[in-house]
Amino acid sequence: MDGLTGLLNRRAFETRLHEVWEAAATTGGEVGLLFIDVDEFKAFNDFYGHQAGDEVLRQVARLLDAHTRATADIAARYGGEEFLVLMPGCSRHAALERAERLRAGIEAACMEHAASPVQGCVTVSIGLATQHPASGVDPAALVRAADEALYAAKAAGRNRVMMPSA
Ligand SMILES: Nc1nc2c(ncn2[C@@H]2O[C@H](COP(=O)(O)OP(=O)(O)OP(=O)(O)O)[C@@H](O)[C@H]2O)c(=O)[nH]1
Repeated sequence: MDGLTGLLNRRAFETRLHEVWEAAATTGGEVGLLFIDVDEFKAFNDFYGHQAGDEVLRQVARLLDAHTRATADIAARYGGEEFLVLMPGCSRHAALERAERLRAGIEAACMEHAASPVQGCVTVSIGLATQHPASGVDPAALVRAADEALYAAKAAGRNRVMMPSA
């Protein structure tokens, strides 16, 4: 477990990812992954201090938890200000809807971030990818694809969800 947020840590997440992957490879299901990164978090820490930054990470974790509790989703802190949500049995369309709800929910919580050039509240950028494990692709490819989509979301201006084109 991650000590700051109470979410799964990276190592526990990798274990769950492999379990989900093997199950989906058997059933033929699709697996979605959200790679989530707090926007302009260095500026937040510089402006409000590291402890206030820790509180933002806890609050983001609570919102992730609230958005995933009712489903089979698995939320984790990947490290620093990066979070992951694994969504077993989730189509591309459904994953996109959930990612957008999550992004909007964090924006609506409006944790003050006066130093953010995005807007006055804490926001997140989200990279989304989905794969069919039965196609033989490696789970690391899913993480890579979501990470690349996250990079694109940052480059496009932050506070948005991006996914690789079909
Ligand atoms: N308070 C706090 N800060 C952390 C923690 N882990 C990482 N950080 C900070 O997170 C910040 C991440 O900064 P960057 O990677 O530059 O990203 P960013 O400022 O969010 O900018 P973009 O991601 O490009 O929007 C750094 O200042 C780290 O010190 C933590 O556990 N607590």
